[in-house]
Amino acid sequence: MSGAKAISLLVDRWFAENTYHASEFDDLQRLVETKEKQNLTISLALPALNEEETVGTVIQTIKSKLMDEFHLLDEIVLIDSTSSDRTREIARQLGIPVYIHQELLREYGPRRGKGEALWKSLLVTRGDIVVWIDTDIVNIHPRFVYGVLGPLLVNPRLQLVKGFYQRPLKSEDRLQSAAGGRVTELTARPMINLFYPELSGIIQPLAGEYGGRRKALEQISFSSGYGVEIGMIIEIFEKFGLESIGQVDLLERIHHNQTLEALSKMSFVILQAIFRRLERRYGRSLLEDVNKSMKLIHYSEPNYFLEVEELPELERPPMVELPEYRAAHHIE
Ligand SMILES: O=c1ccn([C@@H]2O[C@H](COP(=O)(O)OP(=O)(O)O)[C@@H](O)[C@H]2O)c(=O)[nH]1
Ligand SMILES: O=C(O)[C@@H](COP(=O)(O)O)O[C@H]1O[C@H](CO)[C@@H](O)[C@H](O)[C@H]1O
Repeated sequence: MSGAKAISLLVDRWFAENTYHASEFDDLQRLVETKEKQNLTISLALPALNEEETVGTVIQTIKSKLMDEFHLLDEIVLIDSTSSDRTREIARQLGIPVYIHQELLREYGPRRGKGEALWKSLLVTRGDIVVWIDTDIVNIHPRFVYGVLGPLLVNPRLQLVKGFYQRPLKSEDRLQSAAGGRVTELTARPMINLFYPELSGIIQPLAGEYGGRRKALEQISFSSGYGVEIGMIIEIFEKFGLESIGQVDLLERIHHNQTLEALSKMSFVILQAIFRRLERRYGRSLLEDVNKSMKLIHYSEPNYFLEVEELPELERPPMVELPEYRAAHHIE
């Protein structure tokens, strides 16, 4: 059998055995009992940058069901990226601890980006399992959290569980079904199929709704921007194997769609995050001398004009290597 055929069969088997559905875990009392039997604690960290429109409903929906009514979550924290709107105020009013990631671990230098928020959320949370969900979800429902937790609670082999869903795209005021996930389909999945075909069964590699075991998450490096998701699945795969990754159907997710230009920039940094991991695999530099700025092309009738933006995708070391983290988490 050819190598490609063997990988294809491996992926088919992985897909059949490691794909779950949120409805398998909607008996919340049973899920709490499964958690308690294993003596596990669970943290939910919410990354946010200017999400005043949605963050309140996200917190209320999840907190009332999964913390107040059922004791599934031990803590919920908001990790803010220096929002300039009312995001932090709303979270505080709802009784959620709020951190600004640029103010944490200042000695390492503040950076921008979602990956920074997730990396630093490991420092300030305590749970054995850490779950992240985006705070721009418009159709929020507790399944976005319990769906991700379910497989981790029933299957000790899993280190990381990614959500997946149908993704409509909103244009003007119309929802176009299954047209969303533009970076996923045009950058992430083609690159995965090229370089990491073992991961090609992951339906939404960039999904912002996922969770993992702290013991695994603290051992991997984190890309600082939107490369964080792709970098994480590659590193978990390389460190713990394909069998350590699961995925769960969360039905449909509607979020605020960014502009094509913003997604072009997202693709640019995601590609860097992938090349960074390929550098390690092949043991040679691929990124050192290449251009990490992007020419953005604008049109203002009747003229085109160019703007340049520096977009290097930086990386942080595994959290467990930081003395501050080891001290805060009592690691010898
Ligand atoms: O520097 C950043 C950029 C984004 N986000 C959050 O990351 C999630 C996903 O990002 P975004 O909404 O920009 O991407 P989209 O979902 O629109 O593609 C959202 O909860 C953002 O508030 C963040 O915490 N810090
Ligand atoms: O997958 C994608 O192409 C982008 C953009 O999605 P859309 O084309 O706006 O549906 O969404 C990814 O990035 C977002 C920001 O981190 C996440 O919120 C999405 O879950 C992720 O899929």
